[in-house]
Amino acid sequence: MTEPLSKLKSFRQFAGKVGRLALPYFSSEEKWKARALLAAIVALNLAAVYMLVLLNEWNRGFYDALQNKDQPVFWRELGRFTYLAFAFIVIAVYRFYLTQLLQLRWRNWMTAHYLDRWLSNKAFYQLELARFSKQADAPPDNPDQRIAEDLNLFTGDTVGLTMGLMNAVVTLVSFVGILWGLSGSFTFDFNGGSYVIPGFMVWMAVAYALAGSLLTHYIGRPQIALNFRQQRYEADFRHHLIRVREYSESIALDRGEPVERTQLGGRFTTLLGNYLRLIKAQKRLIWFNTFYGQAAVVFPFIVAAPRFFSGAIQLGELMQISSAFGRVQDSLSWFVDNYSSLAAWRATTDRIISFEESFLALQQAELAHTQDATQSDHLRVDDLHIALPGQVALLSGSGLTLSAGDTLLVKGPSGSGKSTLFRALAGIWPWAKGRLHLPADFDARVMFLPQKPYFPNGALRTALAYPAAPERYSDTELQQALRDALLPRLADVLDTEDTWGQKLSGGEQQRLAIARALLKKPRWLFVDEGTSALDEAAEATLYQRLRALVAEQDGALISIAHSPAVGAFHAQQWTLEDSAGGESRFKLVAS
Ligand SMILES: Nc1ncnc2c1ncn2[C@@H]1O[C@H](COP(=O)(O)OP(=O)(O)OP(=O)(O)O)[C@@H](O)[C@H]1O
Repeated sequence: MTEPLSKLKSFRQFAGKVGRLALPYFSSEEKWKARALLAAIVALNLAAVYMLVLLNEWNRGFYDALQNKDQPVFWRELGRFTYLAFAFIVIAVYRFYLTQLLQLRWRNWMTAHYLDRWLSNKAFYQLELARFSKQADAPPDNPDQRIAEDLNLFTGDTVGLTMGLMNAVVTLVSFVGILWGLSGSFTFDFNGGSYVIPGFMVWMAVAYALAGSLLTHYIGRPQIALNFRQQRYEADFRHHLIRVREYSESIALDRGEPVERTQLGGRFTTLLGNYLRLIKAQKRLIWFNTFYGQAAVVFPFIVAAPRFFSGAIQLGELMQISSAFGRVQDSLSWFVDNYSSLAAWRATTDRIISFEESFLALQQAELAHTQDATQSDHLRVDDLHIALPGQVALLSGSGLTLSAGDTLLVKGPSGSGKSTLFRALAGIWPWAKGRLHLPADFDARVMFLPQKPYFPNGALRTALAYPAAPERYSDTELQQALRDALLPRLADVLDTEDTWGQKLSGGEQQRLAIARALLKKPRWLFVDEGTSALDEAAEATLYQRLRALVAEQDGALISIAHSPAVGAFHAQQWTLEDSAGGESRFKLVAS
């Protein structure tokens, strides 16, 4: 394909994607409010242009009055200016206000939409998994930045730029006629013939703006890529700072400050280096833009001067020509004036598009999933194949069954995929194939206790009840669960707000997670080294309680643990063994 054609095609593809990003809001459940606001903004923008036309006409009367030293007309025109200016001010204020209101509502809608998508179907988790896999089609970095910053920029800039473009077009249409009428024609002799160019000033404005736009694009093009990278470097730097905060204790214990300092310094230097390149690119464009803007002030006078000095036009008309020329040239130069904003908008839009596409590319596990109440009440997995991102076969197995009353231990060397097996059974691991039968009440009555549980910041009762609302449980229930999990001290501080995930010790956090299980009474309980930070006595007491809990609920317990003490609480055992050159690294066998 020839270059212009392929450029046109990629432009059309990009425009199609922008449409798919921008249009849904205007056909959403909020569409009437959105369209009404948009219509009001369009009307105000048109009114603003109309005011400019009136002001342009005013120029003529006013300057002619000055030239003719006609005082009554001078004062009358000043009076007219007052009400024109007042109307202009009212329009400007409401145009600003309603535009902001539309941006705010649009951002609100888009943020809600993206939060829904990010937090559904485990997308937020899978995007991270695949990103760390460093595959070529890895999802975009920093989803937090996409949602918090890019959506704000996209909605703001799309409204701003679209209205700017519309204004430019309407101004152009309004003033081109005026300028055409005022410009007279230009006659010149060439090759023995005499030629006349009608609407000469209009053509001059077109030529001036066209030359400006081409040069701007040529000078400003590097800004698109630089803007894109700048946003990424900023987000990476911020993300690293947050990680230092999150892991402050481990870093302090490792005496890792110098490394962190060097890494942060390195990231910031990269960020600054790119920023400097961006500033230099902008500087080059500003050189040109400022020159272009200044030249535009005198350009119409130079072109119209011969007619003024020959007496063909008066000062009023000259001023009107210059003002109309300014408007036409201004609107034709919309591209020149907005190049940097367009470059930033393009970078933002590309990032949101790649974020959007990453949702579509998310893989669903091919773990054929049956859940039928009429079938017997057990979990069973057959022909299971679990891979790592990048399609490395990790483990395979068949026949793992968990029925009511079972207590099953999964053992195996570190890295053999025990946690990944739990992830696959939980339905969050995308690279799993096979047949999985689940009990009918699995989703409602399952609970996973990880080695490092998550607790939201805030009141202890919220952290304990998570993800359920704390109001669901009485104080007595909450306190009993804490005491049963060997955390009697915390039973008195249910309303204390804190960062529990950081403040509590590793063992206390595991006990708090066990308290959560005792509170919620799951039937199917998965424990992934959930007592690894506890002393033997506490581990034994709590395992007894967990076993009693699932027995009471007529359920089953399945654990991953390295310690033989924990093994004693389980009747069955499956092991992940090295498959010694089989198609996957490990195989799951009953032992
Ligand atoms: N997101 C990921 N991308 C690539 N590899 C991964 C990812 N998550 C886990 N792995 C790899 O999968 C393998 C199995 O990990 P898993 O956590 O399941 O092991 P495990 O048997 O539970 O180990 P341990 O006993 O040490 O907790 C490891 O080699 C790990 O590096």
